[in-house]
Amino acid sequence: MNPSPLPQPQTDPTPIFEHYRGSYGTELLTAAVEHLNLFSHLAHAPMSLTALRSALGLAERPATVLLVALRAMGLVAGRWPDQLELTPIAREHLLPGGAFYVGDYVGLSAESPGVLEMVRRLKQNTATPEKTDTGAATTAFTFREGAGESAMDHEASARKLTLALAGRAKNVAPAMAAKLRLSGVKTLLDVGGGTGIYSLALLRANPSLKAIIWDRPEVLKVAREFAEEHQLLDRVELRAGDMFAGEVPQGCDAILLSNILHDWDIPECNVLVRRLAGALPPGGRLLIHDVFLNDTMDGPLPLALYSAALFSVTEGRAYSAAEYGAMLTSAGLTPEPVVPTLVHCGVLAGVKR
Ligand SMILES: C[S@@+](CC[C@H](N)C(=O)[O-])C[C@H]1O[C@@H](n2cnc3c(N)ncnc32)[C@H](O)[C@@H]1O
Repeated sequence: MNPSPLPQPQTDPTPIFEHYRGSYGTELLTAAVEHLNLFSHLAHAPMSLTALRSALGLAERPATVLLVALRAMGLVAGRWPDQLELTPIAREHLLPGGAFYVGDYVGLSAESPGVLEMVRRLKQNTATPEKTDTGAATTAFTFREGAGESAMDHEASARKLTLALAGRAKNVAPAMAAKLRLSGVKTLLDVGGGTGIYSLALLRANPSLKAIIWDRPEVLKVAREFAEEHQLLDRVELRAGDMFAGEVPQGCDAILLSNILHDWDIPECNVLVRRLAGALPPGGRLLIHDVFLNDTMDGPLPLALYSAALFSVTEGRAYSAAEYGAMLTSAGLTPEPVVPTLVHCGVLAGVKR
C-alpha cells in the first residue's frame, strides 16, 4: 500500500484544452451562417428552441449544442428554451443584406472539411466514427449491446483512447482527491473507470477505501497496469462488464461517474443514473464528475465548444448542473452543490434519500 497522494501539476493546463477545442467555434459559426441560414430564421421574431429546430430540420441534441454555442458567443440571447432572439451584434452583422453584413467573410471557410463534417453531424445527429484495429468504423469511448462494434473492445484502439484520456485525468485526479470528502465510504464503484486513475487518487487519499473499476475487458488491461504501477492492486477489483446490461456490482456506498454521462444522450443518462441509484444504500452517493454548462444554457464558451467536441465523437454533449440535477432527482437522489476540481471539471453528488 502506498499512502502518499498522487503528484499535482505545478501549472494549470486548462488553456491548452481551450485552444485545442477552438476549431469547433469556427465550425459551428460557419455552419449556422452559411449552411443553415440560422440568423435569418430569427430576424422577425423570437422563436422557441422547438420551433427553430423544426425550421432548421435539426434533432434536439445538435440544436442544443449549436444554440448553446451561439449564445455563448453573444449572437443569440433570450430565455432558454422558449424565447430565442438575435443579439444586436448578430442583427447588425449576420442578417443577409445588412449594411455591415459579415456573413460572406465567414463563408470563406464554408467548404472546409471540418465545417462540412460538422454540418453533416448536425443534420444527421451522428458522431464521426472512430477506426478500430481492423479499420472498421465504430463508436469512440462507448459500448452498448447491439449498437455495433466499439473501439473500446479492440486492444489497440481501447489502449490508445484510454491512455489519451489519462492525459487529462492525471492532471485532474489529484485535485479531485484533495477536494472530495469520502469519510465513511468503504467501497467506491468507478463506472467506466478507464485507467482507473481517479480511483487510484482517491485510494491514496483515503487509506481504508477499496475500489471496483467497472469497464470493458480491453480497457481493464490498461487499468491493471496503472494499479500495479501505483502499488494499489491489492485495494482494486477490476470488474469487466456492461454498465447498461450487466448486474451492478453490489455493496458499494459511493459510485463515481467520471466523464461518463456526457458520452450519452438524455434517455441513456436517465437509464444509467436510475440503475446505479438502485444499487446504492440509503445515504449512499452518486458522484458525477464532469463539466457543467450554465443553467441558463448560454456558456461558458469553452464548455459550449467542449460540448461540440463530445457531440462530434459520442452520443452525448455537455449538460448543465440543472440537467444533471433533474436526472438525480428523478432517480431518488438529492443533488448537492458542485465541488470544482480542475480543467473546468467538478463533482456533483446526489445523495440517496
Ligand atoms: C470517456 S471515458 C471516461 C474514463 C474515465 N472515467 C475518465 O474520467 O477519464 C468512458 C469510459 O466508459 C467506458 N464504457 C463505455 N461504455 C461502457 C459500457 N457499456 N460498460 C462499461 N464501460 C463502458 C469506456 O470503455 C471508457 O473507459
